Amino acid sequence: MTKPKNGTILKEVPVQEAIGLRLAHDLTQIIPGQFKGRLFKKGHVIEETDISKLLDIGKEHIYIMELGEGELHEDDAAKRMAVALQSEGLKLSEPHEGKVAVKSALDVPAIAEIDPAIVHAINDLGEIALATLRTHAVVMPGGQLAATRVIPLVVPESKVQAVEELISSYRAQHEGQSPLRLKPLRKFRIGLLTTGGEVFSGRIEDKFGPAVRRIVEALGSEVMEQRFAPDERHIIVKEIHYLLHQSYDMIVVTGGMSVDPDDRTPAAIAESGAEIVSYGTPMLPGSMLLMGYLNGVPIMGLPGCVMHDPYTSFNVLLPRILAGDIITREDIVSMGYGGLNSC
Ligand SMILES: Nc1nc2c(c(=O)[nH]1)N[C@H]1C(S)=C(S)[C@@H](COP(=O)(O)OP(=O)(O)OC[C@H]3O[C@@H](n4cnc5c(N)ncnc54)[C@H](O)[C@@H]3O)O[C@H]1N2
Ligand code: MOO
Repeated sequence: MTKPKNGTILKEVPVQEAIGLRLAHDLTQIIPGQFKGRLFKKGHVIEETDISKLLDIGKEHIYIMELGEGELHEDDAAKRMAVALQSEGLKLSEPHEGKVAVKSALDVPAIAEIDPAIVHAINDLGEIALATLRTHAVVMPGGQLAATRVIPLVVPESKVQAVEELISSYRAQHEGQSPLRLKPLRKFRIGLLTTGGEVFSGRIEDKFGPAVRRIVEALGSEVMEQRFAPDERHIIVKEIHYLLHQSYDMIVVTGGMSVDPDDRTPAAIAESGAEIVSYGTPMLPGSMLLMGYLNGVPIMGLPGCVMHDPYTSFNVLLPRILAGDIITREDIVSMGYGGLNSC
C-alpha cells in the first residue's frame, strides 16, 4: 500500500518481504522495568534474523520512505529546532528515536534560564514537542535541559521554519540570546554558624553541618568554617560578625528558626545589621527559612527541616544565589505556588 503525504511516499512493506530494505526511522523496544530504547537505527538494512525481533515489538510492516519536496524527516526537524536554540554552553545530541537532547557543555553545575512564553508559543504551533526544565532548575555538567521532537514521522518544512522564526524574533528582542540559557554556578566560600544549646553543650551530635556541606558540595561550593553558638542572641550576633569579617561569599546560620522562646536566630540575624528580604518562605518544607543580605553578603537562616528533608526551600534558593542572582521578595512570594512538597 502506498500513501502519499504531501508529496512524501510512505510504502508499507510486510516485514517478511522487507529483507534488504532500509528502515525509514529508529524503532523502539520497551520491556517494562527492564529496557526502553532503540532496537533498530534509521537506515538499518533488514536481515532475515531481524524478522522475529520486529514481530516481537509488534511491527508486522515497516515504512519505506521517499521524502517529498518541502518535507522533513522527524530526525532532521528535531535537529533544526535544536540548532535554532543552540547557545553558549549548550551541546546537542544526535537524533535518537526522533528526539534531539539539548545538554550542558559546561564543566560546572549551572541553573537553567528558560523563557516559558516562547516554549508555550513553539508548542502552540502543534505537532511540535519542545520539552524543557523549569527556569532556575539545576543542570549538572552534561545534564539535559531540553529536548526537541516533532510528532509525525514527516512534517512540512514550513512548520520548522515557523519555530525558527519564533526563536529568531526572540533573539532579535533579547540581544541575540537564545530562549534556552545556562548560568554557571560560582564556587562560593561559605561560613557556617550552628546554633542550639543542645548541640553547643555536646548533649547531642551536630547533624546540620554534614547536611549543609553535602548540599553545598554537590553544587561545587565549600563550607570553609563551622562555628557553634548557644541560643543566646548576642553570641549569635557576635559569631555572624566574625564570619562576615572572614570575607566569606555567604553566611549560613542553622537552627532556632521557629516559634519557641529559645529560637533566637531570626532576631539575631536582624540585629547583626542584615537587610531581611524575607523571614518565612511559602514553601513546605522550608517555610521558616530566612533570606537576607549583610553588607551585600547573602545570609540565610536555615530551619531544622533542611537537616532532614531532601528538598526544601534551601535547595531552591541556594543554586540561584551561587549563580549570582539577587533574591527579591517577589522571588520568595512566587515559591508558594507549586511549593508544597512532602512535609
Ligand atoms: N508550633 C510550631 N511548631 C513548629 C513550627 C511552627 O511554625 N509552629 N515550625 C516547624 C518547622 S517548619 C520547622 S523546620 C521546625 C524546626 O524549626 P527550628 O529551625 O527552630 O529548629 P530547632 O527548634 O532549633 O530544632 C528542631 C529539632 O532539630 C534538632 N536540631 C537542631 N539543630 C541541630 C543540629 N545542629 N544537629 C542535630 N539536631 C539539631 C533539635 O535538637 C530539635 O530536635 O519546627 C517546626 N515546629
Ligand atoms: O521550615 Mo520547616 O521549614 O517548613 O519544615
